[in-house]
Amino acid sequence: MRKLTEKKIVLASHNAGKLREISELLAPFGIEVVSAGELGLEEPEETESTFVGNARIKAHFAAKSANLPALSDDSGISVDALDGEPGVYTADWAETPNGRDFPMAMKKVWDKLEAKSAPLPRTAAFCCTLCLAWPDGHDEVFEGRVDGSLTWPMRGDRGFGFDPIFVPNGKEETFGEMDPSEKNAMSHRADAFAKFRAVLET
Ligand SMILES: O=c1nc[nH]c2c1ncn2[C@H]1C[C@H](O)[C@@H](COP(=O)(O)OP(=O)(O)OP(=O)(O)O)O1
Ligand SMILES: [Mg+2]
Repeated sequence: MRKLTEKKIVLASHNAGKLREISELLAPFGIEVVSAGELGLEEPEETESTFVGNARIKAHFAAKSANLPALSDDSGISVDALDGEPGVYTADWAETPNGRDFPMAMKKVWDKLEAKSAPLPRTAAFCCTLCLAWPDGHDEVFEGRVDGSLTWPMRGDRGFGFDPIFVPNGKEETFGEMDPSEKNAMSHRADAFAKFRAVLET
């Protein structure tokens, strides 16, 4: 595994919630981070059908554009009774002509479960793939997940995306209700980050 020796990286994401969480996870390590948005980088099209594929697209695009190592995050929620949907397409399910509408997307997921009379608990997993890419084309990939179940109606406004309907196993609160530091200690992103830490340690 190639180690990260550079002290500055690009966060190859345009999602404010992810940027906040990843910056907090990186904070103890003394690495300067700059976001793709701050550098004025475009958003590449996510044309792959896997988290790994799209994470690679985003990280390599940013690393080459900024000439710095770049860390991307491709993530989503996979619902068991919907054969893993929306999965890689979680953000797409929220797209409208006027931008993203996650309450609408969450309702669509719940309505599909109701239409199927899916039994309780309605289990699901958040998945996260982190990709660290260098301008020379090398990359390292780290995958994480957190298992839980979906609840309705939505509860909490502290997170982002699908957080208001996801209750991780062993907890009562949704990710949307939890203290952000509690989510960031047990999430799919934290799980992937625990593996990513290996590139930071000498
Ligand atoms: O912790 C999470 N809590 C709630 N929802 C989440 C989380 N993690 C991913 N999600 C959902 C919403 C997000 O929009 C989509 C990922 O889509 P994804 O393409 O990877 O990210 P994105 O387009 O929002 O930002 P970007 O590609 O610039 O990193 O899955
Ligand atoms: Mg995206």
